[in-house]
Amino acid sequence: MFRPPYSLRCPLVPLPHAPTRGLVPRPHLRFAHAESGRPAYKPLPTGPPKGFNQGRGKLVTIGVAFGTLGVLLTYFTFYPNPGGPDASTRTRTEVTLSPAHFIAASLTASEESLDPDTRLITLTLPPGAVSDREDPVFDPIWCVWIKDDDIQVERPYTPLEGIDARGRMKFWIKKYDKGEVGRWLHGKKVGNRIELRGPLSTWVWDDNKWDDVVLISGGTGITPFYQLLYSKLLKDPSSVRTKTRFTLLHSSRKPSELPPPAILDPLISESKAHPDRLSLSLFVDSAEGLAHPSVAANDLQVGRITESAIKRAVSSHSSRSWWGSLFGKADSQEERKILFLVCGPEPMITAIAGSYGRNFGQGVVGGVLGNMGYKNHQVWKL
Ligand SMILES: Cc1cc2nc3c(=O)[nH]c(=O)nc-3n(C[C@H](O)[C@H](O)[C@H](O)COP(=O)(O)OP(=O)(O)OC[C@H]3O[C@@H](n4cnc5c(N)ncnc54)[C@H](O)[C@@H]3O)c2cc1C
Repeated sequence: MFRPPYSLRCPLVPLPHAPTRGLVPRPHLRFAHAESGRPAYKPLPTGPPKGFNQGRGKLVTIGVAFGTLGVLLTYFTFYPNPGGPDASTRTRTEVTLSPAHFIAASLTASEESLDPDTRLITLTLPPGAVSDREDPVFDPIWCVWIKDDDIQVERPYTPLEGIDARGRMKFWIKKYDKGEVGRWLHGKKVGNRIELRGPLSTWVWDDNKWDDVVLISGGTGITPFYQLLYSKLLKDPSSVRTKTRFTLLHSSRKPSELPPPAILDPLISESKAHPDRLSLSLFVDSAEGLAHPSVAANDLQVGRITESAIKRAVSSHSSRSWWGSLFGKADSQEERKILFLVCGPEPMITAIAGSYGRNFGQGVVGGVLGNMGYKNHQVWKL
């Protein structure tokens, strides 16, 4: 069956937990990307299809040309705009930030991290690009799609602190050896022009829906959770409106690969100042290598995020017992609503929450959370 190129596949589907937003474009790429292995989506084809026989001469070439023309005509007849622009959509001269067109931002900072594969990158929007930063479209969690205009592909990235009054957005971005956009962004210099569009919703937060939210991340998978925690707890600590208690369990391979101090320091301070609002546990696969400037070695847990680690974290922070949710048993906290959000490399997501379903669906809850008895309405894989 003919399918449009992947950069054009962005179906309009309702986001779960987004009843008030109606239909919003849902990124067809998942966050889960390959820290160890392939990404969760099909990469761009890199050469002619298998079996393409150039030796058959002009007839084949003419046939292919007519075939392609037919396919393109069919495509543009039946899929005029499947959910937003493709990466080759021209950047408008207008400057308003919008999901529907790219605008040019300027790269204003690119800072090294201890981990040479990640950088903190700041992009600054032109004046007037956002008329109202309080608009609900900037409620967490949202992302922008950044276009690599050398090869016309786009990928979603998460502004850590949203957009500030001067139009700045800060990102923590990882590059992969054979990855496209991350590597391209790492190569950009201060003053370079970067095209982006947005905001697009990653997850819709509701201040009054959950009593306990457990965020489980690996690597740069912490970025959407940081945006949520920044918006709800860190930005304005004197007027925290949500009653939700957060637990963040974050894992990196080694201390030097943990998020940089710009991300970790505010989280550590908040968890110390308000342990009733945020509980933080940091995990590393191995404690070897360079130490992290923000975390003492004895504050790190060595090993994966396991069932006992989740039970420990949840029971120390939440008054709802894990066995209550496992057996649906009445305990005094039976009505407490708990949600797990999981974001990181796909093998980690599978181990914690089970694999994704077909066609970018959530699949059933498996892994550690499945063993603990949590159900689909309590677990979301970003
Ligand atoms: C909503 C959302 C928000 C996100 N926010 C962030 C963020 O804030 N920071 C961040 O760093 N990331 C974020 N991501 C992930 C980001 O969008 C990209 O997926 C990631 O940067 C990789 O893109 P890339 O173009 O660099 O690599 P890609 O080109 O997509 O490649 C990724 C990996 O696949 C491998 N690969 C590529 N081609 C092949 C092939 N033919 N065969 C086998 N393997 C191959 C590469 O080696 C690499 O390891 C987010 C994702 C989502 C969905």
